Amino acid sequence: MKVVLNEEMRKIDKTTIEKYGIPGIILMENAGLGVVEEIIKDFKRDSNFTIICGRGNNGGDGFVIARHLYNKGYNVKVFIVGDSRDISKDALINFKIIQNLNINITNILDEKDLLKLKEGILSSTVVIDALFGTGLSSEVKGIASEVIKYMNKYSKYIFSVDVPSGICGDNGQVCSLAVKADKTITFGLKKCGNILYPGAEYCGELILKDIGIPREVVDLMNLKFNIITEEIVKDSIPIRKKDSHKGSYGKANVIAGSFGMTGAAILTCKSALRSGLGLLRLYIAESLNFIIKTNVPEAITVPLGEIRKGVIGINNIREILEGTKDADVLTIGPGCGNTSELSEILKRIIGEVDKPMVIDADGLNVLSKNVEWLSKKKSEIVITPHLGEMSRLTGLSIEEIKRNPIEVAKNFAQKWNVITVLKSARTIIASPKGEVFINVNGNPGMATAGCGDVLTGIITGFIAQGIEPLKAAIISVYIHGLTGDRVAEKKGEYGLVAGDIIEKLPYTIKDVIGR
Ligand SMILES: NC(=O)C1=CN([C@@H]2O[C@H](COP(=O)(O)OP(=O)(O)OC[C@H]3O[C@@H](n4cnc5c(N)ncnc54)[C@H](OP(=O)(O)O)[C@@H]3O)[C@@H](O)[C@H]2O)[C@H](O)CC1
Ligand SMILES: [K+]
Repeated sequence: MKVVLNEEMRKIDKTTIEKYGIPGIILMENAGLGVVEEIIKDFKRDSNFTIICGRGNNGGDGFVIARHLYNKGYNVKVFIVGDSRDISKDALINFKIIQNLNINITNILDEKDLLKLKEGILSSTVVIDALFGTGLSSEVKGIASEVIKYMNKYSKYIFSVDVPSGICGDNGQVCSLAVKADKTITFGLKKCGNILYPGAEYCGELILKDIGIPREVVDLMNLKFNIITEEIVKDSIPIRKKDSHKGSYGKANVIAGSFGMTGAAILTCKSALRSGLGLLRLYIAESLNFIIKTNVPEAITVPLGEIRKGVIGINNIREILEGTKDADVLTIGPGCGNTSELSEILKRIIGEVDKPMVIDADGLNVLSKNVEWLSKKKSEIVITPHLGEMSRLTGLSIEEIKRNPIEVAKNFAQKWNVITVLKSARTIIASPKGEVFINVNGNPGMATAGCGDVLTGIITGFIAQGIEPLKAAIISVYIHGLTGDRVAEKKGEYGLVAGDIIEKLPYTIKDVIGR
């Protein structure tokens, strides 16, 4: 499912109107009808509606909604915010129609008009937020700020039209303040701001309505941003052949764990094995070998000489490089420790290994001091930073990254030619070609130690089976989040631990693939 930026939606609008000849007023009518269709499902005839309209086309949708609710016998009050003399063209047509009908219209020009607005909202069952949509261009200014405050303070229930007013349609950020809707009806395509936090939270329940935009207009746009759906995932996982053997499902080499941090190695290995790969070899300091063997008997361990307790050094690089020759993927980082020894090993691996790689956790912390190494890479690399690791990799603050996660992930992926899995409440996968895949499952219960290691293991497991790294990342993020949601359904978000996801992983994979 494609998602769009404001500008892309405007272009789609323009093409639809100018190239395909569907007048904007028709799109507006369909948009308004789409909202009314949802309203009448939830609210009986004796409901009162306050419809708060801006002067743009979002407001125009509001005028259409007012007209149809009025015609259906609902009690309707319209408030137009700003000078009603400069309403946009299509909105003006609809404004004039409701003026001809016996609909109560009040102008909100300045503070003195706010009392009427408060009375209107307090006497209404539902408030319709048609103030701003994709046209919001900056921090909310003027009397609109007060209107939004009143909506949030006095409304019993809010429907937002297209985008909650005050939310930026491009990135879901709050432009100084925003309407907290119970339900948002968006049109044509979901906006990035509808699905990225905090916008996703402000939308409440999000419903997408078709307003008659021709399919080929969307196809022509060659949109690059996608929501990960089960269909995308199903199509990407190969069906296992009957006449197959362990060797058919790939070999993964993993460099993970160090003294006091064997848990990350165990979780990574377990989740990789649970993802269906054939064979997993863990390269680890020999003093930790026993712990791994007892916890992950299915993993083959390669005990290595240690520089100091639990830490392997560059003296092992020959054996590590040799071992990658028959491997299908090499993963490095979970629980390794942010050490100079890891740095020496990572530099050699990036510069010499020609197999797909996954770099996570301490591998990323080491890399963040030497990002230029990526320009020497010999293979496809998937990196899986959380916000803190991305901050270290890019030099941006976490706040800067959260303000525009898609751009940050996309820019890094294209600049360094790596598949970037930016983990957060909405995990974003960006490819070097500028494609973006946004995951919308998962829950706050997964913000717990080890969940990142589990995701790294799943990605490792799917790449090992021959799935190309970008697809493997997409599948893994989706399945990881879906499994986390299923665990949270049963155990709640507080009690969820990484091991629960590993345990439930096979069931999710079976449900998604069907076997
Ligand atoms: N295909 C579709 O999705 C369709 C969508 N429709 C609806 O149209 C809006 C987009 O309409 P647009 O006119 O481009 O813009 P908005 O109505 O969202 O907002 C413009 C008005 O908001 C004022 N504004 C903008 N920024 C600020 C701010 N920071 N503070 C205060 N006011 C602001 C702006 O005022 P100006 O003085 O800047 O002109 C405008 O008054 C989309 O979201 C859908 O709801 C179509 O109806 C159908 C097709
Ligand atoms: K709105």
